[in-house]
Amino acid sequence: MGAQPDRAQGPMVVSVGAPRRTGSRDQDHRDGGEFVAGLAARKAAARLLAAVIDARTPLDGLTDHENGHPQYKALDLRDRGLVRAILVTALRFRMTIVGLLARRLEKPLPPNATALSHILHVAAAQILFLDIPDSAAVDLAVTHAKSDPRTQRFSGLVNGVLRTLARAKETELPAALAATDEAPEWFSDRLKATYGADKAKQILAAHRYEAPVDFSVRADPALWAEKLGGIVLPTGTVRVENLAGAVTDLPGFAEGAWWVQDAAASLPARLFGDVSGLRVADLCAAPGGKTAQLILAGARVTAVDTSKNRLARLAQNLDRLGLSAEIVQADLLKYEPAELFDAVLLDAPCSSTGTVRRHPDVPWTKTAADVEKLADLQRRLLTRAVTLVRPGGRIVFSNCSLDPLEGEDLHRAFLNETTAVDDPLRQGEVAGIDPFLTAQGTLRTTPADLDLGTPERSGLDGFFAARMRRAL
Ligand SMILES: C[S@@+](CC[C@H](N)C(=O)[O-])C[C@H]1O[C@@H](n2cnc3c(N)ncnc32)[C@H](O)[C@@H]1O
Repeated sequence: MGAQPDRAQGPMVVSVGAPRRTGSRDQDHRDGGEFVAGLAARKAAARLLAAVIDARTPLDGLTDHENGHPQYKALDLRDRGLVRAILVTALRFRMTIVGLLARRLEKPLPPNATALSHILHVAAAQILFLDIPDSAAVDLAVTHAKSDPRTQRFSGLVNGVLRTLARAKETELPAALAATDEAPEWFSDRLKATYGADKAKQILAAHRYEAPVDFSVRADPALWAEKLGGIVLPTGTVRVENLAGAVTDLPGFAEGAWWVQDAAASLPARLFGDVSGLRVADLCAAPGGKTAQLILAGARVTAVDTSKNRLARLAQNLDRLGLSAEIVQADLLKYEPAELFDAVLLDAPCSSTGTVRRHPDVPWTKTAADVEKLADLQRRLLTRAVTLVRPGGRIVFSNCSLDPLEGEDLHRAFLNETTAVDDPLRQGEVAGIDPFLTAQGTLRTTPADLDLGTPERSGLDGFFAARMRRAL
């Protein structure tokens, strides 16, 4: 069984269900003529970890059921769930695992021993944090190492390192967790420079917990909080901690009573004020959470996005909710609507550093240079967005980055170089947002905000939003 670190230092053991005892299915890897149950899942986990760490490939794409990595798609649903649990854990606690493995290695692994490193990390995540017998995790890692010419000669080392890790975890894990904030240097440096050491520490501590699941409801949050076993947040979002099972099986899914949307993500679409009867463009719309909010608020919405696949998801989501919008596949930089809109929302593509609780791969797949590149793209998209709204019309710019280069700094610089004028948010204007308003009248949330008593229940995605008007 996995160790149970102190609640103050890390999350509880993650249960992924008992491993299968026998393996008789095609995807279980044939090793020396025998099927080895669970080996294909561990191999896929190590392969995907290589893609994330060595090639900076986002985990969501790799684990997409339709377009994901072939080694992942070859697994059944249960093993896919196991692989995701291993990877999310291995990434969330990457530096703790690095520290505990390093203690057992006489000298650091050479930089080119990446295959070996990924096998060790996949096994360590299981041993330290998942509800999987240590012996299974160790045996599968050793079998895996033996089966790969790059790691064959290290199978003894894999065995020795992982067995001592399993024996020492109860005593060593709490100190190892306390010794790191889990973040790569570029990320913790930027957080400290932006928020100061204390708040940066709180944000990084929040990243050690999987986010609760938030639901935006069409109506009657109190009723849905009761049905879903959650609470109603001051913003009107229904929050469910420890959701068991798939959201598609929950009451209200089939009839389109709600959609999954982080409480922070639900704020930008509410910053326009009354939109009933207005023509509003959601300019980076897919998968459509904010489009749905705008339609329900009474707007006639045009949902624009460049991605065909993501727009298909938007269409499906709106369909389930019984809502309709004009859907346009276009690159915003080239989009030419027939008429100007009354208001536009630009929820721009960004570094997603505000979503690390859900996407612990982000700090490992993004770099400071990516943040700069994305900030530049957002500035160009925003310049374009302003031209699509009628004079006097509102523009809301938002993204899920924690970095001021994509938020506060971009907004300030933009106001100096455009025909848009600032339209600051005021206290008391929108229910539930006052705690997140800055002195400049912009909105800023972080995973360290919204303290609801326990880390598992608290927090918000990191979001920035600003409101402007096109000059008359
Ligand atoms: C942060 S996501 C939007 C999330 C969405 N607003 C919601 O609430 O569900 C950013 C979106 O921008 C789209 N995008 C990126 N570049 C674009 C461009 N040049 N033109 C239009 N859409 C673009 C991406 O395909 C992606 O769907």
